[in-house]
Amino acid sequence: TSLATSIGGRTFGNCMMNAAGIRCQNKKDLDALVASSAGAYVTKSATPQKRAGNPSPRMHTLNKGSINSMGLPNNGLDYYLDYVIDDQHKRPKATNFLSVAGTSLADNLAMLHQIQESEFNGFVELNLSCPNVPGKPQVGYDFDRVNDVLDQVFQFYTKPLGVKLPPYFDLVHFDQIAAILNQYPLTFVNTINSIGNALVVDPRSEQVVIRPKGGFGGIGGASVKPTALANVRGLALRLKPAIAIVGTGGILNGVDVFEHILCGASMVQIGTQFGYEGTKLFDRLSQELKDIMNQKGYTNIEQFRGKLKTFD
Ligand SMILES: O=C(O)c1[nH]c(=O)[nH]c(=O)c1Cl
Repeated sequence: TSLATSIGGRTFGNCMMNAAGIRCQNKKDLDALVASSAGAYVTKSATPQKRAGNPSPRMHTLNKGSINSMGLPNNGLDYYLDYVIDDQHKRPKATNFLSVAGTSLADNLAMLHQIQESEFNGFVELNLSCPNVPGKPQVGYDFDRVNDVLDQVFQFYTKPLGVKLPPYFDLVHFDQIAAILNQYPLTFVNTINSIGNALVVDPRSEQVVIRPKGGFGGIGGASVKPTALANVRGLALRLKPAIAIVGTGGILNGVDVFEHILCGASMVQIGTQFGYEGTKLFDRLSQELKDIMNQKGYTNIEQFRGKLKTFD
């Protein structure tokens, strides 16, 4: 039973990896991912310079979930570019993901120029969906801006690139974003990011649970799976086959991985649950997914990827 997958002509031995932002901010975290059974890693979304992020408490654990308003704390692009290039020298056959999240178009273009000129040959994940930078809207909810960003990026960027999108909640929005994305030579689309600007209240203390933005933050974990599956499926049905889908959101167990793949995902990313369980999560999920595949008679994921049935 193989859990291998391929995206943009690159093969991954395992179709599971971390989601950007979780246990991937520093070398120690990334080394642990390299040593794990994950098929790849993605680095914490980078800004041009190191950022402290929002004041704490900025992340809170929920029953099988999380709310966060980290505010893009990261060590700056140079730190992550150095890490992935060093790793590339050590493991030239591996493909990994470098996430970038500029807080302006100029920052995104500057970072992508630097990456284009560098010897990095992995995948860039352009994060258009951080919900937690005060005063900054999520680019992914402004379709004209998405079009403008991609138009400018693909004037010069020739290496494999994907975008990380926020969840959409309207089928017409799936139509609209897919119509834009299909115009560009994207390698993948990663859906979903956290469900932005939710609010969690502690009835005992009668207070919100995180400090930034009066308690508003992005939700992850089990409760977002139906929205995540809808976005994976909605985009899989609309995007040209050359654009692979990375499915993120609500994965706690092997069955959740199976469902994401059934909806069309070629790779899945785990955030909240990976945060709680650490890298042994990938061993557990791999075993659980293999058990499901064996029960159903599948030997590889292509046999069921995107094959979700409807009633008609
Ligand atoms: O607050 C964050 O750092 C953050 N938090 C999220 O839930 N998604 C993101 O893309 C980012 Cl960049």
